[in-house]
Amino acid sequence: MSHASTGLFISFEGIDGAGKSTHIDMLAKAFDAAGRRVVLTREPGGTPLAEKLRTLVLNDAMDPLSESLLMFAARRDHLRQVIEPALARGEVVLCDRFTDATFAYQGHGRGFDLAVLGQLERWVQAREQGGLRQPDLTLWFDLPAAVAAERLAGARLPDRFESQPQAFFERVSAGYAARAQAEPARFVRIDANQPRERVAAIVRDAFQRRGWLPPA
Ligand SMILES: Nc1ncnc2c1ncn2[C@@H]1O[C@H](COP(=O)(O)OP(=O)(O)O)[C@@H](O)[C@H]1O
Ligand SMILES: Cc1cn([C@H]2C[C@H](O)[C@@H](COP(=O)(O)OP(=O)(O)O)O2)c(=O)[nH]c1=O
Repeated sequence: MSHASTGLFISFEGIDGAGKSTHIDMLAKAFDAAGRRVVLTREPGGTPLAEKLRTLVLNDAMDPLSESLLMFAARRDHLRQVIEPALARGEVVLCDRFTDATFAYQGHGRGFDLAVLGQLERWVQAREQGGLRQPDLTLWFDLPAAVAAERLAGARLPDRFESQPQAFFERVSAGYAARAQAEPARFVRIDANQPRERVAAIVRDAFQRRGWLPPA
């Protein structure tokens, strides 16, 4: 099936250090080579307002409700300014994190009320034509928290989430597992505890088998 004229919304999830950034860049090049226009973006962020909110939420201490509201405020702006217009133009949107991250980090990691997050999701992602905007596909890079911590050690300065203890990331991983179990058709779980080239091949295959990238 060809999706050349249909927008594609792909999100990338996993605990910090799981390898998302590494493979988003690879995929962007693959879509570009296939003649698709690609929008590379991230959450929280992706618009001038949402990037300001990102700076606040990643650096200032706050309670989990404030944190969740800021994540969804940033998401609302990002959807309206960037994601929906790009999808309407038939482009490929590659988004480093989306709502599953809020359920995993604020919900499971910080212990915030999942029902409230569900309500925010329904408000923020409601589409004019009805239904909810969700990614067409979510790649979940699953990596044990201890391995992610090893990879990140020395790689970059930790932000407010990256400096959390391992137990926090174990809860975040359980949160991703729960989201994946609830929506198996949207999720692809990738065993990220393998060499880069192996992970890259699995990622590419997920797109080729859907006809979204040409065979190698
Ligand atoms: N398969 C892999 N094996 C070993 N190290 C990796 C692998 N994939 C990525 N890395 C390294 O691990 C670190 C975290 O990767 P990154 O892509 O930044 O993760 P994320 O974007 O999910 O936080 C980087 O230093 C990266 O080079
Ligand atoms: C989108 C999102 C991110 N986060 C957190 C996860 C990350 O620790 C942090 C920033 O994500 P990310 O962009 O992956 O950071 P980096 O580029 O440094 O890898 O924000 C939430 O807690 N909730 C959310 O809804």
